[in-house]
Amino acid sequence: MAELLVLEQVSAGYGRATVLQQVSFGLCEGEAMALLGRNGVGKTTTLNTVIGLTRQQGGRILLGGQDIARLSPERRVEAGIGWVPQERGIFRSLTVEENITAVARPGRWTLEAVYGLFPRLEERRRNFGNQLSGGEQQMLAIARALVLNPKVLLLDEPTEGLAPIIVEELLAAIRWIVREEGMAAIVVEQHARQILAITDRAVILDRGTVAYTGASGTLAADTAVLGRFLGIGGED
Ligand SMILES: Nc1ncnc2c1ncn2[C@@H]1O[C@H](COP(=O)(O)OP(=O)(O)OP(=O)(O)O)[C@@H](O)[C@H]1O
Repeated sequence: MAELLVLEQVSAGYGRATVLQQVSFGLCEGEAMALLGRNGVGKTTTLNTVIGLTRQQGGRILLGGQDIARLSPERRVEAGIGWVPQERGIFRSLTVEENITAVARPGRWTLEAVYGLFPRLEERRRNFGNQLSGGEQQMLAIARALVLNPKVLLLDEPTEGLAPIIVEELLAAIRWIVREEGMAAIVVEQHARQILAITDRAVILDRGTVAYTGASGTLAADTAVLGRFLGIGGED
């Protein structure tokens, strides 16, 4: 399958500080990748670098073969990168439906399709962004990224801080998006085992560098690597 997004020896950080050092990985069309690692190793910085919110200090980022280093974040979204930031980035003074229709572009993911994925959003369609629970806000943030009909979806800790039942609901939706709909995606997630079960490949970062790349199924069975880089044991 064709490589959709490629990071080649990417170094990046904030101001003079370098966080990522020569990070390389590739994502094919229809492929879902888990981006894992302990706190502070650079997972968010990696997604922020792909969308263009850090200072890229070296290397190349190719989307469909084109180097996107000089594009603004807005242009990268136009070029096909759907980004769901950790802080969700929804408009709090717009209704659910307005939040979605304000950014929608033609394609498979329509208002109806995201309501099909998240029926709760349809129930809440006239509520304002600031009236939603954390889980509903996260659903809305994902819906907004989907209706842009991106080529690749970047999800930054979509289940962070949410109740277990909502975590299950969101992971089921992500599973549907990547498995049934074949959306290429990079998912940063603390629930390592659950995300490994629904992704094809995994990359583990350690102190700003790629420490491990492999099939998600292989990593899920590798308790030594899981313990060493993620601090989780066999039962986690
Ligand atoms: N805006 C910023 N300015 C300066 N340094 C930052 C900024 N954001 C993050 N960092 C630093 O970059 C490093 C990597 O942070 P990052 O948020 O990418 O890690 P992470 O793996 O996503 O961790 P977490 O799971 O805690 O979100 C940390 O040392 C952090 O302090």
